[in-house]
Amino acid sequence: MLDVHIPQPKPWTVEYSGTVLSDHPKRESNWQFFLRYVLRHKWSYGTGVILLLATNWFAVSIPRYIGASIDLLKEQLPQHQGELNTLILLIAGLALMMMATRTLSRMLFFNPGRAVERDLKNEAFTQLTHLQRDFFERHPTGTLISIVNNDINGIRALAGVVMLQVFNITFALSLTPYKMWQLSPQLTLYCMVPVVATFLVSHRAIGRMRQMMKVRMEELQALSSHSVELLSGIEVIKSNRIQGWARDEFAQGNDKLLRRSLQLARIRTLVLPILGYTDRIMKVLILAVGGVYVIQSGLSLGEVVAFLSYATLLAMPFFSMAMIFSSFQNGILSIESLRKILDSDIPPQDHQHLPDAERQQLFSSGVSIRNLSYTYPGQAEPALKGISFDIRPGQTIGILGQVGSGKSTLVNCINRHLEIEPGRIFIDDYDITQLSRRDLRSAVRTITQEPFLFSDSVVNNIRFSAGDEESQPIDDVLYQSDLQDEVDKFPAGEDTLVGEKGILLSGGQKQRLSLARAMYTPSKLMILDNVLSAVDNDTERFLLGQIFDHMQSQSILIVSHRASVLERVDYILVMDQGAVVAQGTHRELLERSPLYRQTWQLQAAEQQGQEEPEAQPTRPSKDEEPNL
Ligand SMILES: Nc1ncnc2c1ncn2[C@@H]1O[C@H](COP(=O)(O)OP(=O)(O)OP(=O)(O)O)[C@@H](O)[C@H]1O
Repeated sequence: MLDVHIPQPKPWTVEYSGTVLSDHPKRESNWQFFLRYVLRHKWSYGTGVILLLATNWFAVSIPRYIGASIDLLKEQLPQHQGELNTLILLIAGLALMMMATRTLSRMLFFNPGRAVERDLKNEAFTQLTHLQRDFFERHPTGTLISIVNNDINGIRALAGVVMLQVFNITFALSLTPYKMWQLSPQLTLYCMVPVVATFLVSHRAIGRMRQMMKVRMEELQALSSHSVELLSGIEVIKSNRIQGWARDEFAQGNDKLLRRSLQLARIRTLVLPILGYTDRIMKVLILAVGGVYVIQSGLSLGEVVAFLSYATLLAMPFFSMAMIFSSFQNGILSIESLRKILDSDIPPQDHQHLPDAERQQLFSSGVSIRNLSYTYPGQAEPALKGISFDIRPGQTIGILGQVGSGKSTLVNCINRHLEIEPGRIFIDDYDITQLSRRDLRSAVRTITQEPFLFSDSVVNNIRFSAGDEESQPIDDVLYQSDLQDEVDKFPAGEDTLVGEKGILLSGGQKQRLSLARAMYTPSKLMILDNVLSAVDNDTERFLLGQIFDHMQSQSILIVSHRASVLERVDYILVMDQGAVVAQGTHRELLERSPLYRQTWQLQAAEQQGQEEPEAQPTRPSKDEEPNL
C-alpha cells in the first residue's frame, strides 16, 4: 500500500526573479499602449518631426517666390534679369532642400515603425509561449497567426506612415493657410468653403468605413483560423474525398471577405474623388474671386499664381487624410486585437521562481495527490472524483483505465495543464498551484500519445530541450527507443529531416522519437501518457524493458489501456468514470479487482491470438547487434 503522508503547506517564500513576462498595464487606453512603444524611439521621431516641419516650410515658401518671379516677368524689363535669376536659384535650392528633408524624415519615421513591429511580434510570441491551455481553447491558432502577422503589420503602418502623415498634415494645414492669409485674408476665407464642405461629406463616409473595417478584420481572422483547421486535416479531407466540401467551406469565407472589401472599396472610390475635387473647386474660386481682386488692384498676378499653388498644398493634406484613414483605423483595430494576447493573464506565481538550489532539490520527497476532483468548465459531471495517491522518488506507478475514465485529465492536473484548486497536489511541501510552471516542469516531464515534433532533424528533435550538455550518446538513446535500425536506413541517418510535425514518420516512429527525447533529457518524474499506443506488442515489451532499466533513478507515472504495460510497475491505480476503483500491485489486483483481472485476461487472450509463439523474435542486446 502507498504510504500516505499529507504535507503541511510550508510557509515558503519565493524569490522574485524579476522575470516579468507581460508588463502591460491592463487599464491603459489603446493610445497609451501605442505611445509606450512609440516613445522607445522618441529621438528618431523627434528629429523626423523637425525635418518634416522644415519640409513644409520649404514647400510653403516656394509659391511666394514663384509669384514674385511672375510679377517680375510681367513687367518685361531687362534690368530684372539678375533678380529673376536669384529667385530661380532660390526656388531650386528650396526644392532641393525639401527633397532632402522629406527623404530623411521618411526614414526617421518608417524605421521606428519597423522596430515597433519587431518588438510587438517578439512580445506577442513570448506571451503566447506562457499562456495557458484555456487561452488557446478560446482563441484558435489561425486567429492568433492572423493577429501576429496581419494585425501587427497594421500597427507598423500606424507607427510609420500614419505617424508621418499626422505631423505632415498638421504642419501643412497650419502653415499653408497662414501663408495664404498673409497674401489675402478674404481669398483665404473663400478657399476654406470647399475645404469645410469636403470635410463634412467625408466625415460620414469615414464613420461607415470604420465599422466595416472592424468586421473585415474579424472575417480575415476567421478565414485564417478556418484555413489552419482545413490544412491540419488535409489527410482526412483527401482520404474521405471531401475536397469539394473543403473548397466550398474555404471559398465561402473568402467570398464573404471579398464582398466586405468591395463594399469598403466602393466607399473609398466615392470619397477619394470628392477630396480630389476640392483642389479644383478652390482653383476655380481663386481664379474667379482673385481675378476680381487683380482687376481692382488688390492683388498682383504673381500673388494669384502663388494662391493657385497654395490651393494644391492645402488640398493635398485632405487627400492624404483619406489615403491614410484606412491605415489609421486598421492600426487602432489591430492594437485592440493584439491586446487580446498581450493583456491575457499569466498567473502571478508564474512570474516567481524558486532559487536555483531549491529548484534542484524539488521532488526530494515526491508528489502527493490529495482528494483531487476536477470538472471541466461548462460540464456538469466531474471528470475526476476524490483521487489520492503518492509518487515517491524512484517509484513507478501505473494507471489503467478504459477510454474516457479520466487518465489524461489526471495527468494534466499533475503537470498543471489544467487549473486545479489549491491544496490538492503537492511536490514535497509545495502546493503546485503556488509554484511557477517553469519550476514544476523542471521536475515533471510529460510525454503524450500525440507527440509534437519540430520540422528539424531526428537528432535535433531528441536533443532540443537538453541544453548544451550531452546526457548520453545519441546512439544509445536511439537503441533504447528501438529507432536505431530505422534511423540507419533514413537517407541522412540521424540528420534526416522529419518534416512539419514529423509528417515523414509513422505514428509509432513519432512516439518512439518522443520517448527517445524523454530518455535523453531525464527529469525527476516522467509521465508517460499512453505513449506506446501506436507500437506492436513485441516493440512495446522491448521499450518497457528499456524504460524500466534506464530510468531507474527517476519516478515514472505510466498511463495505459493495456494491463501488460503495467506488469512491472511498483503500484497500479485502476480508474473508472473519474475515480480510482482499485489499487495495488499487479498480483494484488489480479486477486481483488475484477475490472483489472478481466482487462488483463481479455488482453492476454487477444495477444496470444495475435502472436505465433515460435515466431516471437528475440531482440538482440545492443552489444550483440553487429550493425548498431
Ligand atoms: N477539454 C475537455 N472539456 C470537457 N470534457 C473533457 C475535456 N477533455 C476530456 N473531457 C472529458 O473528461 C472525461 C475524461 O477524459 P480523459 O481524456 O481524461 O480520459 P482518458 O481516460 O484519458 O481517455 P483516453 O484513454 O481515451 O485518453 C471524458 O468524459 C471526456 O469526454
